[in-house]
This record gives sequence, structure tokens and C-alpha cells, in this order.
Amino acid sequence: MASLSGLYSSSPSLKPSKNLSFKALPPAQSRDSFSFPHTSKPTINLPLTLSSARSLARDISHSDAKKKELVKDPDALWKRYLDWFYQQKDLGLYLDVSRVGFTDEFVAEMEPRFQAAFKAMEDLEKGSIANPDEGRMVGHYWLRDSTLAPKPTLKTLIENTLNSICAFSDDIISGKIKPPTSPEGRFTQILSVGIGGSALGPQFVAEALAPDNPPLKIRFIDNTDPAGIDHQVAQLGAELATTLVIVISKSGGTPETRNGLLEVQKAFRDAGLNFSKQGVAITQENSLLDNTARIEGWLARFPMYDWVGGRTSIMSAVGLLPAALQGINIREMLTGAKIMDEATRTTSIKNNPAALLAMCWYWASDGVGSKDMVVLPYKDSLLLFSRYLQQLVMESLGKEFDLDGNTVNQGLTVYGNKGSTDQHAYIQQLREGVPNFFATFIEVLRDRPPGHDWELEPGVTCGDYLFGMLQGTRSALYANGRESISVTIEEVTPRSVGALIALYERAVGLYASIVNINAYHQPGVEAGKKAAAEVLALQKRVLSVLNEATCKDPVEPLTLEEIADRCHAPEEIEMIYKIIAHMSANDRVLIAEGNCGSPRSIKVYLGECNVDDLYA
Ligand SMILES: O=P(O)(O)OC[C@H]1O[C@H](O)[C@H](O)[C@@H](O)[C@@H]1O
Repeated sequence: MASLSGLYSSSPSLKPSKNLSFKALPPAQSRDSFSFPHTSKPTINLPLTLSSARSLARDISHSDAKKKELVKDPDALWKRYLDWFYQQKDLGLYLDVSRVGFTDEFVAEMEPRFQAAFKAMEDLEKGSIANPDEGRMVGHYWLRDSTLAPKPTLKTLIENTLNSICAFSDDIISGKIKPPTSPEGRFTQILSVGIGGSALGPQFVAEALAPDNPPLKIRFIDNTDPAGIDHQVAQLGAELATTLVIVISKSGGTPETRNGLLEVQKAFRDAGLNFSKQGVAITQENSLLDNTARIEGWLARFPMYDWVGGRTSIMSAVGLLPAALQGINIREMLTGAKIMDEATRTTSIKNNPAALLAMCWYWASDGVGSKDMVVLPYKDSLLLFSRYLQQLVMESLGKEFDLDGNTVNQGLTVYGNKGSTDQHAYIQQLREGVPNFFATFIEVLRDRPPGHDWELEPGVTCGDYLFGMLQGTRSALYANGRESISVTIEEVTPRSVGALIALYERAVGLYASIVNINAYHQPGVEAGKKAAAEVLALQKRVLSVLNEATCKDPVEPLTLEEIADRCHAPEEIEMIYKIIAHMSANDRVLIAEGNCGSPRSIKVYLGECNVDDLYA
């Protein structure tokens, strides 16, 4: 007999807890410098009638026999570089698309689609219902220029929220607002609890912009992995008493975030601390999280808005509050984004960096995501950019249906870490293996702050090596027919990071328009959430069945088939086996006779009978 312990008695969390603070919601649903010829007056074909994005994409890209013939002649390549070189002087941002092989014919063919996309974007910014499935406006551009908001009330809301974020973070940093058990001290740590768009933006910004010694250091709980949560809490140690816990969830009902909150609240209780005096909520008004925070009297609450999507929420309180608390200049981030927004409103493809990106993505991936986008920032602090872009791009573009209901299975896969590190990992395959990608190099001109550089060999600095690795990889890939885009910024600053975010947000929006999909919903995410909820519901039924059999005299051990039958779920026998194996591995009060590695041999009952549950 294998005695596998731990269930009702030791796992109260499996029973409906009266302590739950909130429950999962049901699934709801200038360019300057060079003079470029301006394109001729566009032909506008509206509405964009795509028989399907997929077939038209093939028409445009595959029909172009020149596609594989990348320009190799150095003079012609230099000319192409100059012809297509984009710079935004105020931002110190440059874009080079010369190593993508699109032709003039392709650009001309794309022109009407882009004009339609620019018009759709203009409407979106004016407050149209750009997310039709969910009946929502899409307003993340208003966050950095509140004068664009379609209603005065929204403008006021945006401005007031920004002011309150700045005031609150000033008060925390200065020690005006103190931790409750440390009247002489001040908050030293932030524990951010959130997932998806409520984590990726703050994580990217922290990694990119937090100073070496920030006023508050930040940690993240972005999963329902108990060991991961324990690790974060353990790392905080005694500093839990001076930790500001920011719980971020637009919907206010995401299970992983709720679990993170409950775990952190337990850690506070165990440490004899009053969570509510250290808790901050960022969520939509009247969400379960908002109500919990209000009722429990948390330290502060900041709003999220219906018209800002999770993956574009980085310039809302979601991204700004944690950033401000780390001493990052959030107004500069907003300024960078605002300048980029202005630059990407231009209706000339060649003068619009977001349109250039979207056009290259379309060319390189045949408009159907046939190639992956490998994002390689050559700067450690931008490590999380590709991870951030993964959600922004893949959750926006990965769609089964287009706006006309056609099945299109669109998407664009994003991955990457950083150069030159990745050169020693997978660049081998990029250079010589399956050519199923295009690269995006993110280059930062400034190696390190002024006055700190030195030559580690005559005439060469450490940063020169990084530069050389980037340029070498770009050349080596191109020589082997691998296309790449290069985005260059002068320095990693709040302004340039804000600009990068805005650049990609706009590129995604334009690309979605040209392939005729809704970039602002995520219907596919619900399927996994629903299935997870069903697994947990089945687990409760399994426990109930086992409890009933355990309460018999004598105890009636059950086979997996018997459990499945009594759960009225014979088709779920595999899942029932997995549930039992998982509980067994976690010291639940579960007794399994037989060999757990041989499912047919197992007979299961509980270590104790819970009469209360029997009649519940
Ligand atoms: O901010 P929340 O409502 O907790 O949502 C967190 C995440 O949940 C889902 O997975 C959505 O697909 C994401 O877009 C969202 O960012």
C-alpha cells in the first residue's frame, strides 16, 4: 500500500473558502535629414474587401518573383539603405528596413490597404468602437495625450489619475506615507501581483529603466505557482513589513492574481502584519478586486479603464505607478510615446515608422505569419522587450477569424532574448538552419553613461564588441538570405522606451487593419481558462465521491473507473488519474493502494471521512 498523505484536513483551500476576497469572474468576454519622395496621392479602396487575408496576402507577396532576390551589390544596397532610412530626430530613433526585400511594386500594391488602415486608426483615436466584439473603444493613445480623448470627462479622468499617481508615489518615496509598523521608516519594496498585461509592461519597464538603487525595489508575482510565490515572499523576509503590495488586474477577477493576493495576504497574517495598510489595487471601478480593496480599506486604489486593453495598459496606472515608485520619470515615458504617436499618424508609409514595420512584417511573413519575428535587443536592460512584445503582437494578431467572419488563423510569432548572448545559443540555426524567421535588431548607440568608458584593448571598448556583434550578425544573416529590420535608439531612457512601446503598439494596430482582423480582443484565451475551471470543478467532484466512499464502514477504496462513473464523467478518467496523482504528490490526505505509476491498479480513498462535507 502506498500511503499518500494530505487532503481535507491539510488542504482547506480545496473547500470553498469563506476568506476569499474575490472570485474568478465567469468568462466574458519628422522625419528630417534626408529628403524622401512622397508617395503619390493614394487610391483609397474602402471598405477593404479581402476575400481572405490569407489568399490576398499570397497574391501580393508570393507572386513577386523578386522576393528571394535580396539586393547584394554594395552600391545598390547603400542606395537602398539611404532611400528607406527613417529617423525621428526628437526621439533619436532610427529605423532601417533596407535588409527586408520588399519591392517598389509591393509597396505600391500595399498603398490602398495602408490608407484604409490609417483611416481606421484615425477613427479609433476619435473614439470609434474599434473593438467590435466587445463593443469597446480603444483609447490607449489618449493616455499620453489626454486632449485626444473623445469626451471631456475622460480627459479629466486621465489627468487626475496621472496626478494622483505622481502625488502618491512622491508621498511613498519621501516617507510621508509610512509603513504601519515602521513609523520612523519608509516603504522599501514593491511586490507587484498581476499577470499578462498586468505584469509584462511593468516588468519590461522595471528591467529597462529602474535605477541601480531605486527608492523602492520591485518584485513580481505573475503566476499561481506556489513555489514561485513562496520564493518572492521569502526573498522579502523581514522587509515584508515595508513592502507595498500592488495588485493589478484590469478585470479584477483573474484567478492567478486572486491566488497571488490570497497567498500574500496569508504571508502578512503569518507575519502579524495588517495587509490592508500596505495594499494598493489597480483595477476597473467596481470590479471584485476594487470592491475588496474598498471594503477592506486598502491604502490606495487606482483606476483601469474599459477602453484600455491589458496588453496596451503600460501607460495607464498599470505601468506608471510601479515605474514612478522606482523613481522612473513617467512623464518622459508619456512624452516619448506621444511624440511617436504623432510620428506614426503620418499617412505616408515611407515617413511612418509603424507603417514601415507593419509593411515589413507583411512582406516577410506573407501577411499570414509564415515567418517568425525574432527580436534581438543588443542591450541587457531591454531583455524583456521581446517578452513584452510577445503578448502585444501575438495576443493582438493571433486570430482565427477576420472581421468579416472568414477563417484566417492569423498571427505573427515573436521570440528572442538579447544579443550578443543569443549568438551563443540559437543564432547558428538562424544563420544556417530553417529560414522560417526574420530578425529585428534593437540597437542602442550609447554604450554606458558618459565618463565611464575605457578601452579594453587599443582603440576598442567593450561596447564596440557589442556593436560589432550586432553588425556582424546582421551582415551574416543577410548574406545567407535572412531578412532583418534594425531599430536604433540613442539611449535607453524613459523617453525612448515610451517611444518604442508606442511604435510597436501602432505597428500592431496597422498590421491588424491590413489583414482585416480585430487586434483588441482575445477570444481564444477564454477556452483555456474555461477548461481550467472545469478541471477544478471535476477535482471537487472527485473529492466528494472519495469522501462518500471513505465514510462507509468499512471504507470502500475506489478504482479510477469507479470514481469516474460516480462522478458521472467516464470520459474524464484520464483527468481523474492526473488529479489524483497531483494531489498524491502534494501530501493531501489521500490513500492510494497499488502502484501510482500503473493507473489500472490504483484504489483510492481518503485518510479521513469528513461527515460535514458528506451532507454539504
Ligand atoms: O488584468 P487582468 O484582467 O487580470 O488580465 C490579465 C490578462 O488576462 C488574460 O489572459 C488576457 O488575455 C490578457 O490580455 C490580460 O492581460
